[in-house]
Amino acid sequence: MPQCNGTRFSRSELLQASVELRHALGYVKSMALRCAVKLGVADAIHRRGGSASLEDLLAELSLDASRLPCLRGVMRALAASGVFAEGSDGEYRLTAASSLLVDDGSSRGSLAPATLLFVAPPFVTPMLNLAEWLLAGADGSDSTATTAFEMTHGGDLWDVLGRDAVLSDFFNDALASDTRFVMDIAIRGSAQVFEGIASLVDVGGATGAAARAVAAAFRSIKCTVLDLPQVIDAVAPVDGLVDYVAGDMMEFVPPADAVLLKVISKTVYLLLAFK
Ligand SMILES: C[S@@+](CC[C@H](N)C(=O)[O-])C[C@H]1O[C@@H](n2cnc3c(N)ncnc32)[C@H](O)[C@@H]1O
Repeated sequence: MPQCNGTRFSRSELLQASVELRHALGYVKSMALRCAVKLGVADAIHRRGGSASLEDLLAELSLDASRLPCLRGVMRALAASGVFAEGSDGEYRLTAASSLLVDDGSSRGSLAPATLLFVAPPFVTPMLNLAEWLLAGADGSDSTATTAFEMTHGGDLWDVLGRDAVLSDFFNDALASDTRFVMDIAIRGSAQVFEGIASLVDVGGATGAAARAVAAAFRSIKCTVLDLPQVIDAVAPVDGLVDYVAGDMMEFVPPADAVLLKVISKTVYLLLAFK
């Protein structure tokens, strides 16, 4: 029986374990998803009335017939992960997941922009550089970058967004699409969460889209958005629906009955942009 550091593993255990290492291919799923969202596959299936063959998709998406085998691979990868459903008739249908990618003009909108953000090259590339960043300094190379994101882009997320207006619009559109979706669910589906609250602060609220949705739905709740001064200066609308406060959440959070933290994930920030 093979042995490692005194632990014995059976051959069947090792065979099963080798399957775990196929996680190295995990990016195929996310890149297939990126491809389908960029092509607008969910919208194409929606336009065809809810189901489409590969030939239908080629026509809807104006793709060359020679691309059919690759499109089949993309759709099968996504059907295997539940993004689309593949019928025995060879037709692909929407699942709950891909229904969220359809832009049917409703107020909830599509989650396509938010989905594309997570797989956008400026955010994927630092992940490819994680090992190099961890090694930086130890091997004599530059060790001043505080994150892999900074090593890749020469600045943190906010620096990069500040100097790239196209990326900044893409980033803001993505977060706005996420906010539309989440707040629609939160306000229509869980309105009781807001009962008894007289004030709410949206910490790291950027444009305040989430706080504005709460303020519009519950006029009795006084909503405040806290974000960094450069963000508040650039984005704060002056219509009075919510208050905007410029500051650092690590130093001060305006007092309120409830705190809303949306897409403020330390783990992601640690990996991408922050110390
Ligand atoms: C990923 S965005 C999320 C924005 C918004 N909550 C949303 O979901 O659309 C994170 C926000 O946190 C803000 N932020 C980062 N560090 C902060 C700090 N120390 N104090 C206040 N805001 C901060 C950023 O400026 C940015 O607007």
